[in-house]
Amino acid sequence: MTCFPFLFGKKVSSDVRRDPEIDEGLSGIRIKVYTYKQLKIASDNFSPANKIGEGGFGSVFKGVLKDGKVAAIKVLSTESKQGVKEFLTEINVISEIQHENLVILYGCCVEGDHRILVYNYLENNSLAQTLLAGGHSNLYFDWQTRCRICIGVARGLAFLHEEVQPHIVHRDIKASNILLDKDLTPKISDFGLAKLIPSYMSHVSTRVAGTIGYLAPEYAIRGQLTRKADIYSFGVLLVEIVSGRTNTNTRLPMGDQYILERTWELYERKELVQLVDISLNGGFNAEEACKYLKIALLCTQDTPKHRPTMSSVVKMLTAEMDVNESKITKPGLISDVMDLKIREPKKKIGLETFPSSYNASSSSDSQGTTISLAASSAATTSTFTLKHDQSM
Ligand SMILES: Nc1ncnc2c1ncn2[C@@H]1O[C@H](COP(=O)(O)OP(=O)(O)OP(=O)(O)O)[C@@H](O)[C@H]1O
Repeated sequence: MTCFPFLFGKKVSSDVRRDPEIDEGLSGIRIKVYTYKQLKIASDNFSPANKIGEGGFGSVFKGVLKDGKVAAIKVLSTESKQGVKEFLTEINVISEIQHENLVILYGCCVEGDHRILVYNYLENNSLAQTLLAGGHSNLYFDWQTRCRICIGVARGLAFLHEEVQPHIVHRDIKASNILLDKDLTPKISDFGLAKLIPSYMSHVSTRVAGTIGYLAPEYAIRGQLTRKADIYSFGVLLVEIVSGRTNTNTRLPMGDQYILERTWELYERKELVQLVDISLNGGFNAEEACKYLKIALLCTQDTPKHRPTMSSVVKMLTAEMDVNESKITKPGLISDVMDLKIREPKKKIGLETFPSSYNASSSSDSQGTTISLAASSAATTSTFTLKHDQSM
């Protein structure tokens, strides 16, 4: 007898183990649900040859789906199948968020312990692997392209912050999360992803030393996560795009290692133009480049409420709004905190040892936030662990 097993209207293969919790969750899912077998076929058994990346959330494989679409298959590294409902609820939310500057989620797979997200594949990798790869890419980013990328990312983030209801704080804006399609249109990836990870698993995103350099001080130290933390990270990214270098480079002389410190120093000396990528060979609009760097300084102000909203940032980048220079003061520098770590390499630093402006107050703990900063001798080897309340 031929058997056609159906799961709440969705056809699934007969070798799928049924799980009532998963079945219930899938009943309300509004995007395509792939079977593990389908994704295994698409990625040629998750072959190393198809592996295109590894992130804090798991491994990413390139694959060709049955309908011919090329996909990026992100296998989440969560071992637990607890929280299936929350997982699927979030997926429903993410799947409905669509914008030209956001990566599209095609579907997911929730089977046994497998949690997999299927995205559209972006041909030109991430900004981290191209513009900031130190010459290891054939792509050339002229000034106009950089402006387009900055504006695109700003629009995508403004959409998440101000148009999606309830608004979404990305939490991890950085060059490796800005993917580029064949025309170099930027697409923000990983939005909403932090919420998919069970709260007991902290997302330690430290493979790249530079990651720490994107963190707003109030988020890094007190776990205060608001849209303003994303805006800080965007500011750092903006400097990276204009300068063509990563935010942290411990191989450079001390004063040059942290790009934001350098930006502030050059701003004070009225020499911001020095920061612009020399590989542009002068092919850029100096006034516009300096304006972009000033916007970056506004975005990275130490006091979150002094940072502009993303819609204002879009307007400033597109010259619909002037940059109010009188509002630019010294940016919040995480490197100030890291200097402390360097001085005390072996000791675990208690929050009370941070500079007074970063002191942890009891209210930060009321958000269910745990911060543990383990020190090492240099930024490249520092471990930085954040455990935040997932409900924000
Ligand atoms: N949709 C996609 N299209 C093409 N490549 C992708 C796609 N999604 C991810 N990648 C590749 O996989 C890599 C790993 O992605 P992932 O988002 O898991 O980690 P990450 O952003 O590099 O780091 P982290 O997890 O610390 O944020 C990316 O840098 C990119 O090269």
